[in-house]
Amino acid sequence: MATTEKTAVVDVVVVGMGPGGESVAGELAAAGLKVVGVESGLVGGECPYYGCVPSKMMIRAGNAVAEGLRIPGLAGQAQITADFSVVAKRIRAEATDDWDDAVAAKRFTDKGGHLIRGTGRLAGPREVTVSMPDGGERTFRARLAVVLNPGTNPALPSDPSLSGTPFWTNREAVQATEAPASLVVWGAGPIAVELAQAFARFGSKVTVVARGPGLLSREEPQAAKLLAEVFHSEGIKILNNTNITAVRHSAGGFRIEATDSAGKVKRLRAEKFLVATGRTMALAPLNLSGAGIEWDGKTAPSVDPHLQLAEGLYLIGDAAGAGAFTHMSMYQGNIVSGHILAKHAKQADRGSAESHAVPRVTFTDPEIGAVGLSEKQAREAGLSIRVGLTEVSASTRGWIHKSGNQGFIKVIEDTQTGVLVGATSMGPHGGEVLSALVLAVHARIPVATLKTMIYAYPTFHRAIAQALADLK
Ligand SMILES: Cc1cc2nc3c(=O)[nH]c(=O)nc-3n(C[C@H](O)[C@H](O)[C@H](O)COP(=O)(O)OP(=O)(O)OC[C@H]3O[C@@H](n4cnc5c(N)ncnc54)[C@H](O)[C@@H]3O)c2cc1C
Ligand SMILES: NC(=O)c1ccc[n+]([C@@H]2O[C@H](COP(=O)([O-])OP(=O)(O)OC[C@H]3O[C@@H](n4cnc5c(N)ncnc54)[C@H](O)[C@@H]3O)[C@@H](O)[C@H]2O)c1
Repeated sequence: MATTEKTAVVDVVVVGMGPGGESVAGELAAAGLKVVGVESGLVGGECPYYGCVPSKMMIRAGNAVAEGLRIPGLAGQAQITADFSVVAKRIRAEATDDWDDAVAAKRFTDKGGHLIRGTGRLAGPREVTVSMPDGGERTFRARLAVVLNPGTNPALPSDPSLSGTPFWTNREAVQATEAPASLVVWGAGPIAVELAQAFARFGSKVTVVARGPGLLSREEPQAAKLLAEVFHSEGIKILNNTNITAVRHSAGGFRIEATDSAGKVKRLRAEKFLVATGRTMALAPLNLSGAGIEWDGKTAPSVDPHLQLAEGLYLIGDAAGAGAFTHMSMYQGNIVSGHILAKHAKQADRGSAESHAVPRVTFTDPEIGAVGLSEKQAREAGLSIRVGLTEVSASTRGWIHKSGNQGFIKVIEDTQTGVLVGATSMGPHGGEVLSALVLAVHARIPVATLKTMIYAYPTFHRAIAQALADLK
């Protein structure tokens, strides 16, 4: 029977239990507030079940295969029989509990939180109505705050029609039990390149179809060019300036028509077809207008430095538009918890959201770590800049590393302030090397000070000193 009850009054309602929402809801419940967490899917959100964690398990496994193939020339001979079923099992057993969130749900309820399964929508700035799976509805009025953390869903191009075909998004790709013999990947963003390389390392014949002139359009052009070279060397085909114009599926698999900007048509066949053409913010079902918030239906609605859409109504995570990364969702969640506890429990505020040093790592091999502005963004922002670049392979550690040593470090200095405003670290462990650069950009450490630092020999991060010496 459908459950419909009169309005319940609580302290805080969190709608969407992604990484940030789960952490806000858990912290506030543990602090003794009466917190309702509303979740329509899995507690924890995209990252642990369909995103970061399973994809990085696939990448870790694929990288182990690639490292094994680098043994000749370094350490003798190796025979490798890559078997995707090992990582597929690991994703089920260790990462996702076979896509069951019982452990995550218990983690929240053990802190005293109340979990309501269903889809939430705003009935007012502090009122949330939940449509429950049994068809019933419940409404909660929050005395202190409502926190929205709805995340995103895969964006599917409407043309050509994909309907009736068993295409993959990231959600199906991470549930694969074997690597397909052949795979067409539509899109050239982080999801596309990470999964393309992971499957290729398990023997899939992969073709990446990029709408633009290359891979990873948001990264430095040097990163996109080098990754394309690595993909070519690993047998991954890339079709640039190309769109997909027809998709058919039959017992023989996918038949895909790809048309380049000159109108030349290529016919591709593939066992599987992964659509990775971006994300749409899951804001529509939230009925923002129910709380008097205007939304254009496309871009992230604006929030104040404490992530508030209106007094006591917060928006965090991918849908807040400051970077679609788990660390951003959690960073914002921490600011929101701090703000709520400062206002209502006399705790110290944790400051407001800063956006000048947002880091990101694309976990291809070589890894691409980046922070702050790219050279293009800095020039477009009208900054007067100097740029320094050094090749990882030319550093002592890169030379010692030999196979798999491709990469570079690029730094961008604002000459007015003498601090770095952006940097990229591509190479072996590029995401780890990035940490020093994130600190420099975040803390606005003068380049003159960075140049006096002692960089351990022979590390990959020592190449940062070379990049700084190259600033011109
Ligand atoms: C393949 C892939 C790989 C990725 N790899 C990385 C990575 O390596 N590093 C990284 O930092 N980021 C990565 N990301 C991005 C990362 O997954 C997201 O940034 C992260 O999940 C944070 O999203 P979020 O907090 O906005 O919410 P989400 O994780 O999207 O969770 C939102 C939750 O809200 C629920 N929900 C939505 N609307 C409602 C509603 N109205 N009522 C109730 N519940 C609702 C959803 O069911 C969902 O559980 C990856 C993403 C993908 C797809
Ligand atoms: N390692 C990481 O941190 C990581 C990994 C994966 C995803 N993510 C996050 O998830 C977000 C989404 O990733 P993504 O790869 O889907 O998005 P994206 O927006 O970065 O890339 C989308 C790609 O699809 C193409 N595209 C978009 N619309 C198209 C259309 N109509 N026709 C043809 N091509 C089209 C774009 O040109 C682009 O190459 C990322 O921006 C990132 O924030 C992070």
